[in-house]
Amino acid sequence: MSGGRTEPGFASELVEADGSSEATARVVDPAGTDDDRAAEAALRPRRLSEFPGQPRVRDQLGLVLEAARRRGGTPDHVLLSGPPGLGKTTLAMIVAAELERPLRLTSGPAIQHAGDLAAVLSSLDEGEVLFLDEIHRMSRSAEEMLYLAMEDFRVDVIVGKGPGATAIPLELPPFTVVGATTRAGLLPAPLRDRFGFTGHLDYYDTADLVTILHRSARLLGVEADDAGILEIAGRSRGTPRIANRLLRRVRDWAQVHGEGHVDLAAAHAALTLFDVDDAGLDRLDRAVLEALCRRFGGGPVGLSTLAVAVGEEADTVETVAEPYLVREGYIVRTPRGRAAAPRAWTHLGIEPPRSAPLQELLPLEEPGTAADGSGPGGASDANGRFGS
Ligand SMILES: Nc1ncnc2c1ncn2[C@@H]1O[C@H](COP(=O)(O)OP(=O)(O)OP(=O)(O)O)[C@@H](O)[C@H]1O
Repeated sequence: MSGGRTEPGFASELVEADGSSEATARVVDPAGTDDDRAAEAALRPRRLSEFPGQPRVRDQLGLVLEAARRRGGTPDHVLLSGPPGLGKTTLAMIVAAELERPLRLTSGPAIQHAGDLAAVLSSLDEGEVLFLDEIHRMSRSAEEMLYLAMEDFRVDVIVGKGPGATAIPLELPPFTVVGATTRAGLLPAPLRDRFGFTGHLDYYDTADLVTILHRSARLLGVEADDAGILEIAGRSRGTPRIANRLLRRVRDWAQVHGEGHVDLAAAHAALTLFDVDDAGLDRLDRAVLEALCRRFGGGPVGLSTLAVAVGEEADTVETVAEPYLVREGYIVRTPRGRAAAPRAWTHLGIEPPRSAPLQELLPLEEPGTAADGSGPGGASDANGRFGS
C-alpha cells in the first residue's frame, strides 16, 4: 500500500498489507501514498478546534488534554484506533500541539527489537509525546518493554548475555504515548490496558466531509462551490484522505479543462475520468459486483473463483475491494463464499434472480472484522438481510 513515509521522524517504511500495484494506483485507496503525504502535510488541522468530525473523540480528548494542562502534568497515554485515512496521525500531532510539547514519531514496523525502543525511550525529554503508528506491528519483546515504560517510566537495559546478563533499570522522564492502530483487536490486552484514553475513529458523514473539503480548497487556494464540494464528499467513502485526494484531481481537471473552479461539472467530469462512480465505487469494486451478479447469479461464489473472474489476485479482492463493499452492504461473506446483497443489484440496476436462495446463508464473520479494521455497524446492515 503506501510507500515510504516522508513525514519527519519516520524511521522506516510502512508496507501495505496487500502490496499490489492495483491498490497503489487506486484513487479511492484509503492508505496514503508518497504523493498524499506531501500534499497532506499542508492540509492537516493543527488544533482540536480546527478538527471537523469525530465529535465524541474530539470532546473526550479535549477534556483529557485540558485537565492535564491545568494540572501541569502529562495526560494519560492515548490509543487511537480506526481505519486508514480518518485522522489518527493528525490527532497525534494535535495532542502534541495542544500540550505545547515536542512530538516524536515512529512506527511499529520500525521497532523490531527491544533495543530499538530503548533507544527511542531513553532519548525522550520530559513531557514529550511519542507517536507510535501501527503499534500492533511492534515485536513482542518491544511490547513488553513498552508496558513497563508506560506504567513505571522505566526501562530495564540488559547488559551481557546468557546467565551472566543483568538488567539495569533506567529511569525515564514522564512522557505520553499516542498509539495508532487500524487493528485494535490485534493489540495484546496488557498493552491496551496501559492506555488511559482510547478513541475509536469512525467514518465521516457527508456534512463533515463537506466542511473538511471547503477548508482544504481554501488552503489549496482553489475556488470551490457548494455543489462541487458536495459531489466530491458523496464519493469519498467517508474518508478525509480520499476526499482530499479527489479534490486534488478535480482541481487538476478544472485547471486543465475549465476556469479553475471546482464546481459540479468539474467534479462530475473528473471523477468520471478517474472511474469513481456516484457511490464512491471504482472499477475494481464494480468489476467484483458485476462478476458476482451477472456471472454467478449473485453467488455464493468462492473468493478465488471471483478473483479469477475479475482478473485479480484473491488477496487484492479480499483486502482492497471487499472491506468497503462488505461495510456498505453490497456483498456478504458467507461460509459458502461471497454473495451479492440487495444493494449490489440496485447499484448495477439489474433485477436479482427470483431463485437466489440467499436467505439461508449465514454471514462468515461478525461485523467490524473486515480487513480495513472497520468498526462495528458496517457489515451488520448486510448480515443476512437478503432480498426476497
Ligand atoms: N478531521 C479531519 N479534518 C480535516 N482533515 C482531516 C481530518 N482527518 C483526516 N484529515 C486529512 O486526511 C489526511 C489523512 O489523515 P491521517 O494521516 O491523520 O490519517 P490516519 O488515520 O493516520 O491514516 P493512516 O492509518 O493511513 O496512518 C490528513 O492529511 C488530513 O489532511
